[in-house]
Amino acid sequence: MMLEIKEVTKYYGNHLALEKFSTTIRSGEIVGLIGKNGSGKTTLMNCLVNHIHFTSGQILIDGKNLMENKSLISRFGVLIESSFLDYMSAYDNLKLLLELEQKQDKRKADQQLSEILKLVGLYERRKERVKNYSFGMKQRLGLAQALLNHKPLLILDEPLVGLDVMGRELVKEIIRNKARNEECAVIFSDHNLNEVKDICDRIIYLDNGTKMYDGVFEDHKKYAVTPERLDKELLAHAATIGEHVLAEPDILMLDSIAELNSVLQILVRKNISVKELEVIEGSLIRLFKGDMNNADHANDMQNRIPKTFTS
Ligand SMILES: Nc1ncnc2c1ncn2[C@@H]1O[C@H](COP(=O)(O)OP(=O)(O)OP(=O)(O)O)[C@@H](O)[C@H]1O
Repeated sequence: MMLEIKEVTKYYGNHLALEKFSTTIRSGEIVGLIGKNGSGKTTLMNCLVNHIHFTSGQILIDGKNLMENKSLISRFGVLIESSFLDYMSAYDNLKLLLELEQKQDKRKADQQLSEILKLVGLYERRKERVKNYSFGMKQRLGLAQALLNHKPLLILDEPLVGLDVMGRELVKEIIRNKARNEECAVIFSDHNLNEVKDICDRIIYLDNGTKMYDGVFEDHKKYAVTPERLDKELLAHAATIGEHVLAEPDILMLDSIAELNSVLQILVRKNISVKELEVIEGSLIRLFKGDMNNADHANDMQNRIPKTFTS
């Protein structure tokens, strides 16, 4: 399966929340959508699942226009602001959803529900009313909803929020397995690049509704050394390291700690001091650094408790 998002733009009134967003996601791929509060992550996901109408652009599933074939949305497993009937048990919530989606014989349905509840770690407490669930347990139940019926595309808005370390690791493992073993395409959002970089095949970084980065995670650093002077030996050594080591007439641009060490050894031996040493981080890290306001995020958590409907 292939999801193509082509120049999707969303205005809320005059406010531009998403600007000409394009990307393609394929089966088996895990894409992490990263950005600070208000960068447009939820807006994009809501556009994908038709919770909101986008202003312009196109979304295609295997070449078919989603807006002209809305039944294709049933191929998505979705976690965006989960809703539950909190006077019912977790088991009954999932069962109801399953029944609404497709008829299955009772034994098969029961088997699927048990499997999913075990997977998200709620099996032991499946018969309790959701009312008595903690925030993290509701998050897990929201994920369970998205996992029902083995959908080929998972769209998960902040599935890690509110979970403890074990819970986060469990959800990451579930995402990984879905992609690797079941060929699911997964797009999920989070604020924390460090938290998700290890499970993503690709990172998309949004800022103010604009895609700033779309590619593999790379934290490749470069080291810019400015010696007091550059002599023949240094230049000859630099030439053996690589072609582009001279960034400017007096700056050696080095690709690794090993290269840096080899240059420093010569400098020490020749008693040449270093005027400046700069560590230049990869473009994604540069974009990300300083951008994540965790204080805002913590406050924002208050508004993220999954909705429940009380009897
Ligand atoms: N229903 C709405 N009406 C008007 N503006 C909205 C609406 N929903 C979102 N916005 C605005 O659109 C922008 C993008 O919001 P969105 O919720 O998509 O961001 P986000 O990246 O998901 O943020 P967060 O990390 O806080 O969840 C923000 O400026 C937000 O204020």
